[in-house]
Amino acid sequence: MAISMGKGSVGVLTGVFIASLAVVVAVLLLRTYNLPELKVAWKGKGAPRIELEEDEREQLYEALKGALRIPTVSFSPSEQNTTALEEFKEYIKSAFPRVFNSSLVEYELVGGYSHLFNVQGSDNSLLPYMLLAHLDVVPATPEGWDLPPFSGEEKDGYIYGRGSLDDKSRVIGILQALEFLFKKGYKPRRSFYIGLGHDEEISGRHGAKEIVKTLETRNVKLEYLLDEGFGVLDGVIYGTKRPIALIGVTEKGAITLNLTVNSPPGHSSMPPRESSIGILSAALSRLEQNRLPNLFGTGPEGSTFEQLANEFYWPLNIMMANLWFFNPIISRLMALTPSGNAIVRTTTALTIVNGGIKANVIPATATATVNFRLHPAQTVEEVLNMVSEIIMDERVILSAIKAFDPLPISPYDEENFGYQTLKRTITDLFSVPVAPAVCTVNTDSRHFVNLTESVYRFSPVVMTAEDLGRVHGLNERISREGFETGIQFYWQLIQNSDSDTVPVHRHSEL
Ligand SMILES: CCCCCCCC/C=C\CCCCCCCC(=O)N[C@@H](Cc1ccccc1)C(=O)O
Ligand SMILES: [Zn+2]
Ligand SMILES: [Zn+2]
Repeated sequence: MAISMGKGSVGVLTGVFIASLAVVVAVLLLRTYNLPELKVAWKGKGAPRIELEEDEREQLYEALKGALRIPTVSFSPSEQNTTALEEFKEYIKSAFPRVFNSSLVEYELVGGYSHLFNVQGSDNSLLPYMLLAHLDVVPATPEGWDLPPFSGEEKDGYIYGRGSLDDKSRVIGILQALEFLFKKGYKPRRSFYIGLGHDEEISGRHGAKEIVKTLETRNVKLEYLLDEGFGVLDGVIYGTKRPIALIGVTEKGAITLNLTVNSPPGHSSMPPRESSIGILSAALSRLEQNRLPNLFGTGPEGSTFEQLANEFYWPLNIMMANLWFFNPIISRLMALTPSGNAIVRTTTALTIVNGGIKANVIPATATATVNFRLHPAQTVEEVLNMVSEIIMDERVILSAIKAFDPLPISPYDEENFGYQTLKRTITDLFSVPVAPAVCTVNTDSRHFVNLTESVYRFSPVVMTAEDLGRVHGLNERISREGFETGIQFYWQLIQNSDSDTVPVHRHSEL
C-alpha cells in the first residue's frame, strides 16, 4: 500500500517534530539545572589543621627522604630486596618512636616484613577502620632521572625518589600523622589498624594477604578501609573546569592469559606454510584489532560523570547530565584516549612474547602473555569466552595463570560512614568536588573484601597527567607542600573517624 502525503500533513509532521525537539531540549536543560549541587560544605567543622613548628616540618621531610633511600624493590614475584625490607623495619622504629612505644599501639610483624599496628580507641562499640599502604617499590635505574632514584634528594621544592608517590609517601605520611597526634596527646575514640604491606608490587601474597589472614583469625570486621588511589586529578579528565577528587569504589578485575602454539621444529630453509610464531602472531593481532565491547554506563563510571556533570564546560556538562541520551557519543569519545578507553571497556594488553632460539631454526613453541583488565560489568568467564571466540583457532592453547573478577562496588550513598567521612575530609582540605570512580589498576585493598564492604582507594595529593606518568616511571617526585598536605589529610581523617555519626552536610557554596 502506497502512502501519499499532502502539503497539510507535511506541515503537521514538521510541527510535531519541532515540538518534540523542543521537549527533548527542555528536558535536557531541566536535568542540567536540577542536578544536585556538588559544591558541598559540611555543617560543623572537621578536625582543625595541624600547626607545625619549623623543626617538625623539617623532621617530616627527612622522614620521607630516609625512607626513599632504602631500596625496598620488588623485582619479580620471586625476587625482593629482603636486606632493604629488614632495614626498613629498623628505620620506621627509629623514625616514629611514639608510634612504636605508645601503650595504645599493638604492633606486630606479619609475613616477615609487613607491619600491622592496632591503635586502641576508647569506645569499643565503634567498629575499627584501617589505613593501608605498601612499602615495596618497582625497580628504577638512574638513567633518565634528574636525581638518583634512591638518593632521597631534593630539587626546586620536590623530593625525588622511587616510591615518593607510590607508595612510601603514604607509608610515612600515615605514621608521621600518628606520631604528631600522639605528641599532641591524642587518644583515639575509634580503634584503627594501619597495615603496611611489603609485596604489593608483586600481588600482595605474603604481605596484605597474610595481614587479612591474621585479622580473620581474630574475627575482625572493619567499618571501612582506605588504600592508595588516584587522588585529586588536576587537568586529567578532559573538559573539567577544576581539579576533582576521585574515590575508587571498585577496582577492575584482571586476567593474565598465556597463549601457546606448538608446531613441528625444523630447518629454516624448508619452512612450513604456517609456523608456531605465525599462528601466535595472527591470534595476537586478532585480539588487538578486536577490542572487547564498550560498556560505558553499565558500571559505576556512569555515576562518576553524572555526579560531576556541573564540573564540565558546555556542552559536555549537558551531555554528562543526560547520559541516557548522549551515552553513544560520550562512550565513543572516551574510547579515543588510552585512559578513557580503560574506563569504558575490558582492556587487552599484549605484554610478553617469546619464540625462537636461532635464526635458522623453526621453533617448536611460541608463547605470549596477554593482560586483560576487566570492566566492572564483566566476569572472568565472560571475557575468556569472548577471547576464545576472537582467536577462533584451536591450535592456540589458552591458560589463565591469574584471574579475578572486578571487585565489589563499595557503598557511596549519603548514609555510608566511611565514604562520607573520606569525602568530608577531602572537601575540607582540598576544596574540590568529590566523586566515586572505578580504579583501573589493582591495589592491596582487593584482599580485604571479606573484612568490610566499604573499601576505598584515594591518595591525598593533587596529581596532574604529568605526575601520573611519573608513577612507575622516571623522576617520580612529590612536592614538599603536597607531602605536608597529605599528612594534614591523615591527621584530620583519623580524628574525623572518631565520630559515631555520618557527617551531615548541606548543599551550598564552598
Ligand atoms: C602524605 C601522603 C602523600 C600522598 C601521596 C600519594 C601519591 C600517590 C599518587 C598516585 C598513586 C597512584 C596509584 C597507583 C597505584 C598503582 C597500583 C598498581 O600498579 N598496581 C598493580 C598491582 C599488581 C597487580 C598484579 C600483579 C602485580 C601488581 C597493577 O594493577 O598492575
Ligand atoms: Zn602502589
Ligand atoms: Zn606501584
